[in-house]
Amino acid sequence: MSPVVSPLGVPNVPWCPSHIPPAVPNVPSEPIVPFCPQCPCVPCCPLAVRAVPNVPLPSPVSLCCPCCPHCPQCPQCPHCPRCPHCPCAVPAVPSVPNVPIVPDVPIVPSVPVLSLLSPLSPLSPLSPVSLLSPMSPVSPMSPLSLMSPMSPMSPVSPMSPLSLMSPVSPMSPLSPMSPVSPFVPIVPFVPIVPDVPRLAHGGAIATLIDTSLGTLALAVAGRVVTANLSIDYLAPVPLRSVLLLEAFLQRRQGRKLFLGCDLWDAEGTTLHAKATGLFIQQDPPKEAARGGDSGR
Ligand SMILES: CCCCC/C=C\C/C=C\C/C=C\C/C=C\CCCC(=O)SCCNC(=O)CCNC(=O)[C@H](O)C(C)(C)COP(=O)(O)OP(=O)(O)OC[C@H]1O[C@@H](n2cnc3c(N)ncnc32)[C@H](O)[C@@H]1OP(=O)(O)O
Repeated sequence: MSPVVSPLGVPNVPWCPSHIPPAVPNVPSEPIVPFCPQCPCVPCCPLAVRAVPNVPLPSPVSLCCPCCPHCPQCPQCPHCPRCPHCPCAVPAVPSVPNVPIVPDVPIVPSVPVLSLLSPLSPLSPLSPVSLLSPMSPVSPMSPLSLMSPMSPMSPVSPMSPLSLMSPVSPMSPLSPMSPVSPFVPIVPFVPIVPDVPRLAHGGAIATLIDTSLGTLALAVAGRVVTANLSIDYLAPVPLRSVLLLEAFLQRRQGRKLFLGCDLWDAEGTTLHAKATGLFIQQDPPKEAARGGDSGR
């Protein structure tokens, strides 16, 4: 697998959700372990190996997921939301019941998302969001092309760039016809409200939700903008939490996409937030008339 490079040309270093990246550049705090991009599971951090062809696995290895030849199982890992085979899989997250579905619209599978919330730097209100792409060749899910930037620049950059890596597969999620893979945004949040440094800021959570729903909407319908976002904050999110966000398409009506999501803790026991969003598919003639290039 070729290295992922951010728009700045800096190689991205994805990190394991169990390892907090260094708060200060050049001062390592904990080991950075690369994800296994082949596996639909979140990798098991202490034993995770880079999914590079011809790189031998450590031995002995028990596989976390039979779909994946690269991801070894770690009994300590609670973060395996997707894999039906993994003994450390979290319980299935309930979806919203009684949601009317437009029958002729293909429904995209739920998208579990793990997010790392960590206080990286007081200077960095928004570090880049990283979307990791499992690319299991056996998985019915298609490869997701949103790759993970975590450049050495990012923890202290107040306006870090966002990376959307281009797909190499014709089944790219950027194609409206393709299904959606699970993806993993890593969102380092910092305490931007000094008096409540231990809780993730609601606006940052809203960004995470908007981005996740927006990514799902984008995968379904191409370029979209958020028209409405409604969030119920049900339980505070501690910084450094690892969260599970399950996003789902509720229905589609013309250019309108109604989406929802549930934001859980990693174990799926605490529901931190519920949200719904309305995303509008871009109308090219209207956008041209506005003279703008809005939307994602
Ligand atoms: C910061 C961190 C980000 C990290 C990202 C990092 C990596 C991710 C990489 C890739 C991910 C990519 C994407 C996902 C990321 C983010 C997603 C966030 C997207 C945004 O954050 S984007 C900015 C905020 N967003 C706006 O800036 C919108 C401003 N706004 C407008 O641009 C227009 O307002 C528009 C286009 C919405 C509509 O305008 P229009 O002229 O095209 O369409 P029109 O008005 O005809 O509406 C058509 C039908 O929608 C209904 N409708 C419209 N609005 C409604 C509302 N509010 N409530 C209820 N219904 C509504 C109408 O009632 C009608 O319904 P009907 O057809 O049934 O009559």
